[in-house]
Amino acid sequence: MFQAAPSAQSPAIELINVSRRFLTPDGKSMTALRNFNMTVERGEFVAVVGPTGCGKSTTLNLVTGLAAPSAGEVRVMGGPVNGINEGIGFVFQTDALFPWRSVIDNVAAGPLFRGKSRKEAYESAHQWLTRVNLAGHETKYPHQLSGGMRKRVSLAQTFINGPQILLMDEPFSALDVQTRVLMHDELLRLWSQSKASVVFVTHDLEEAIALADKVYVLTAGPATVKSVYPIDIPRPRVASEIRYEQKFIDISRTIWDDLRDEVLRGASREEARVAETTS
Ligand SMILES: Nc1ncnc2c1ncn2[C@@H]1O[C@H](COP(=O)(O)OP(=O)(O)OP(=O)(O)O)[C@@H](O)[C@H]1O
Repeated sequence: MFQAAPSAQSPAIELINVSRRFLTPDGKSMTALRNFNMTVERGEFVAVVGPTGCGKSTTLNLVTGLAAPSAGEVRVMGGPVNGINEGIGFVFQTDALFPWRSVIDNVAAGPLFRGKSRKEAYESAHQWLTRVNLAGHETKYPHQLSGGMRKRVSLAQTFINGPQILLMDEPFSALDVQTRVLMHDELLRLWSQSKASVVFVTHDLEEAIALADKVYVLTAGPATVKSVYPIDIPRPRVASEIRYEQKFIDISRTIWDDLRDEVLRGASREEARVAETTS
């Protein structure tokens, strides 16, 4: 699974002075991340916010090994990143559900792929579907479910594999606001029962604060870490309620003051780019 960890105390994820450059279609070099440093301790929940297109998803790709750093070092569980890592789970904005498979077949797919017997895989899938309140929906197909239900299938599909690291890229952004808040509580409940270290990328600052132990604010591209805010709100948290607490409102205001400048900078760059391509 993972490379042998030199120390059980090593952080789950470390990005050390990482830069990542891409070649654009016209052959120019484009820097997405520059001198980027991030540490995710074991069992920690880190949220990453920043302007559109600044490089948030690129940080996740570096952790999975889908992208290699152009400079610097990426370490996962104390070792270098080499190829696909079975200890990493993902939840993205779009579901990774097989539309032609029933709900339970979707959830059992991971354990079956990892060599579990059919009996074990389906028993475990049933338990996970019960945990995400989908008992009774096992034989339905994804198109028969609401967006929130599909997302709960995705969470069961991910948590069933006992990920040590969970990478989430705007997983709830396609949901309506009420469903999204319910999913926050669902995620916090599942995560608190796991030992997973989480990196959660989002545009939604309130979502980041409600969920995370630490919020990283990135600069408009090339992304560097502008600030890191520890979120000193006790757990267990009820995401649907804490956003009305004064402490939450104060933290939101402080981080937004910081993030706003980057969002404005990112937006004016995007406007300039659009003007250039349409002139
Ligand atoms: N494979 C690639 N080839 C070329 N450029 C890329 C590639 N992947 C990302 N980029 C560029 O790197 C920059 C950062 O992209 P990335 O997707 O990491 O940003 P993001 O912050 O996740 O974006 P968003 O907020 O829109 O989700 C963007 O300008 C993007 O166009």
